[in-house]
Amino acid sequence: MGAPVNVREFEDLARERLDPVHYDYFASGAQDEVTVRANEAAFARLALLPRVLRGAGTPRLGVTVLGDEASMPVMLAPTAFHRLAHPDAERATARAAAKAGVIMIAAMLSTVAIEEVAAEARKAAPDPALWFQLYPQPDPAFTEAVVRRAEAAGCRALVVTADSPALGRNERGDRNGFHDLPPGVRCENLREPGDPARTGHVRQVVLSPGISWDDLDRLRGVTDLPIVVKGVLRPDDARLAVERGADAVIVSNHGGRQLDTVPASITRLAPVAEAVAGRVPVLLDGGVRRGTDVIKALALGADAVAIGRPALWGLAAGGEDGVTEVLGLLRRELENALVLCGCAAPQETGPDLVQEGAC
Ligand SMILES: Cc1cc2nc3c(=O)[nH]c(=O)nc-3n(C[C@H](O)[C@H](O)[C@H](O)COP(=O)(O)O)c2cc1C
Ligand SMILES: CCCCC(=O)C(=O)O
Repeated sequence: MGAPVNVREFEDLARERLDPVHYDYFASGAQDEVTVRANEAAFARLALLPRVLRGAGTPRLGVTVLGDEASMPVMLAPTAFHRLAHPDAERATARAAAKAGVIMIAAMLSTVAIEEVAAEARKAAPDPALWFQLYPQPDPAFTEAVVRRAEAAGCRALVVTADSPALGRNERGDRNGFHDLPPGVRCENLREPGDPARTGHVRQVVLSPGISWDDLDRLRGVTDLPIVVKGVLRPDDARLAVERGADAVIVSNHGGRQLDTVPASITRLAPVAEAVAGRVPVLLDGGVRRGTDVIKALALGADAVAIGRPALWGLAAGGEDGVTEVLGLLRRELENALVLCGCAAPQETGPDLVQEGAC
């Protein structure tokens, strides 16, 4: 195969290169994977209604989210275990994101310590925008220690994953017997505090059924970083998040990996954006594979989108260069979609650009 010309072809290349068990881990979702398919299919069901003769010129793609300037409204969603995709792991992803000027949400379940992820990002750009995703742990002291590490590493927002009071039922993983990381691959952010030599124990992550809005209040007491609530699908929860002091929300169903048969995330964006009413930024992830998907999300109220699997396909296909290429593809596609819609910038999109159900 020649060089991939779109994200789907990057997935094909990644599938060829990856251990099939690890490919399944990245690609799969919960149970029947209804929501995994729905996330992409729902974008295809939205038609674009371009404006003509607007003289908009070459679009500018830059956005500012929570004070971080990004070169485009596409960021990297947090995804676990990059070492399974490529030996350079999160180091490569971080360099590619920083070089591209996009915001990376580093996962708590990273196979490279957050300090090193940040150091690699800084090698690629002087002031990289790095956020940190957190699964609050039942042990508040340990949670606080992880937050302190993220702060000290220079992370500029804390993304709390709210859709995971338990792990979704992943049948591909069960079939493959994929329950442990291979020898030598560890969640480096889960080491016991006070283990600077990194020789000691690594904790198991706990996805706690007790997680509640109180955890958000507790985090607010622990850090001054902006707090982003990830995994919101309902307007009532979005309103609560804002009332509880969230600084942004991410409309997300975890890429269809948690509760199967929840709606495609793009179908929940407009109701959530309406409830938030501009009080905080609204982000979206799930099924974004094309520049046209990005513009649809912007039009329906997102300040930016995040990609999960596409970056993993790039990483698996070509390490740092692969992630760079995936980001470049999406950038070119978004620029093309904006100019063809008659928009000079992401901020010029609105719901009039999108028509439901006609293609
Ligand atoms: C392999 C994989 C691992 C993930 N790990 C995490 C994680 O550790 N924390 C988290 O909040 N979300 C995680 N997610 C969900 C992503 O942040 C994001 O919501 C989802 O991938 C977006 O959908 P997309 O893959 O269709 O772009 C993961 C997703 C994938 C595919
Ligand atoms: C305990 C592993 C959770 C990682 C994750 O969030 C995912 O694979 O979707």
